[in-house]
Amino acid sequence: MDDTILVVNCGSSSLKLALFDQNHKPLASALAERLGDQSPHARIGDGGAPVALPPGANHEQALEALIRAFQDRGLMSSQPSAVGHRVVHGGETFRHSALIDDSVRDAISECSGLAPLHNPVNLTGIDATRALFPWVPQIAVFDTAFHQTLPRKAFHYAVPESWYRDWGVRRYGFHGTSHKFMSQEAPRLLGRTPAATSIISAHLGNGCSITAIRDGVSVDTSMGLTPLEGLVMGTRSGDVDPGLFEYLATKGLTAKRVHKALNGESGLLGISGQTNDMRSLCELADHGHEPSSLAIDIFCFRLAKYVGAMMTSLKQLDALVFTGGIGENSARIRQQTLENLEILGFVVNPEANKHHGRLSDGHIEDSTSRFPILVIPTNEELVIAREAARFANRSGSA
Ligand SMILES: Nc1ncnc2c1ncn2[C@@H]1O[C@H](COP(=O)(O)OP(=O)(O)O)[C@@H](O)[C@H]1O
Ligand SMILES: CC(=O)OP(=O)(O)O
Ligand SMILES: [Mg+2]
Repeated sequence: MDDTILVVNCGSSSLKLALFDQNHKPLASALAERLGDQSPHARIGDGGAPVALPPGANHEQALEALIRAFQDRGLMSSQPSAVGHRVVHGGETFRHSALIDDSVRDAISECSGLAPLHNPVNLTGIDATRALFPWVPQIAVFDTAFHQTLPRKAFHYAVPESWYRDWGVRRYGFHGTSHKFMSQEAPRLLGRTPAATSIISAHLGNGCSITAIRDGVSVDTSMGLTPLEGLVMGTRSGDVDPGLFEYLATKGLTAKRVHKALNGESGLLGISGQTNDMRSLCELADHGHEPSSLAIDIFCFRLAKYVGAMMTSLKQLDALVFTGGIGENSARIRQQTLENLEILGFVVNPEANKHHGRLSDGHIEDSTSRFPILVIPTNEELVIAREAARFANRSGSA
C-alpha cells in the first residue's frame, strides 16, 4: 500500500481527483468533465495528457480510467492509504468528517433529499472507490460541517417551528472546506492565530457563497437549506422572493419547473442569456453586450450587499477574503464589488488588484483602506486530504 491520499470530488457531471503524499504534498490531479454526455473529456493535470473515455461514460468508468492512468504513469503504485470524499450535504447528522461504513453511507443517502443535485453523485464516487479499494479507509468530508457552529439566530428561518423540528428546514451552509481553508490561510498571511481572527470569506466559483468567520468559526453564511440561497451564481439565482412560486403557478409553471429554472437557468446565464462563465461574460460586456454588463452589475451589487450584511455578525474585521475561480482571477469583479463598499471603508489598490495580490502576499487593499483585503487561492482538496489522513491515522491504517 502507498502512503498516498486520494481525494475524490464528484460533481453533477464532473469528477475531480487529487493525489497527495503523506506530507500532504500534491502528487497528481485529474479531471473528467461532461460525464454521461456523448463526448466526455478527461485529462491528467492542468491542461495535461488526455485520458480516453467511452461515449456516455459515467462517474464509475471515469474513476477507474483516471486511477488506472495514475497507476500507468507510476504516480500511484498500488492502493492509496486513505480516500477522502467531498460530500456536499451532511444535514445535522455530521458535525465533523466521518469514516465511511454502511451506516454512514446510509446516513449520507438520507441527506440526499436536501441536496438532490449533489449527494447522489457524491455517493456514486464513494461506492465506486469502496469497490475498487475495499480495505482502504474512506472518509467523508462535508461541505456543511464547518457551518455547524452557526448560532440559532443565523441558521433558523422565520417559518413555522415544526418545519425545522419535523423536517430539518434550516440554513446549513456549503463550501465549508473552502471557507475553513480561508479561516486558516488568512491568519497565516496576517501573522495572527486563527482562533483570534475574524474574516469574511467570499467563495466565488460556479457556486458562490460568503461566510462570516468570527474567532475561527462560521457564524453566518449566505447559502441555506440547499446551495441555492444567497449570492448570484453561474446558473443559480441566489435570493428570490418565495412568492414567485405562487405567482408563476398562475402562469402555468409547476414548483418543480421553477426550482429547475432557479438552479440551472438563472444567475449569470439567465440574466445574460449567453453564458454562466464569468470570463466569457466579461469579454461579452467588453464588446458592448448590455445583458452581460447587467449580469456583472447584479453579481457585484448582491455580493457587496452581503459583505455589509456579514459585517453585522462580527465584532472586528481582520480581512475580507476573495477566493474561488472568480474571486482569485477576476480583478474586474473584485474592483467593482469593492467600489460598492467604499462607504464601509474598503479601498482597493488597483495595481495590487491587477496582480491578484500575488506580488503583495495576497493583499490588494490601498493604504487608506480601513480593512485588509486578501486574494487567497482555495484548496478544498488539501483540506479533504488532511482530514482523510487524520482519520486513517486514527484507524491505524496509514
Ligand atoms: N480570469 C478570469 N476572469 C473571470 N472569471 C474567471 C477567470 N478565471 C476563472 N474564472 C471563472 O471562475 C468560474 C469557475 O470557478 P471554479 O472555482 O473553477 O468553479 P467550480 O465551482 O466549478 O470549482 C467560472 O465562472 C470562470 O469563468
Ligand atoms: C455547494 C455548491 O454550490 O457546490 P459547487 O460550487 O461545487 O456547485
Ligand atoms: Mg472549485
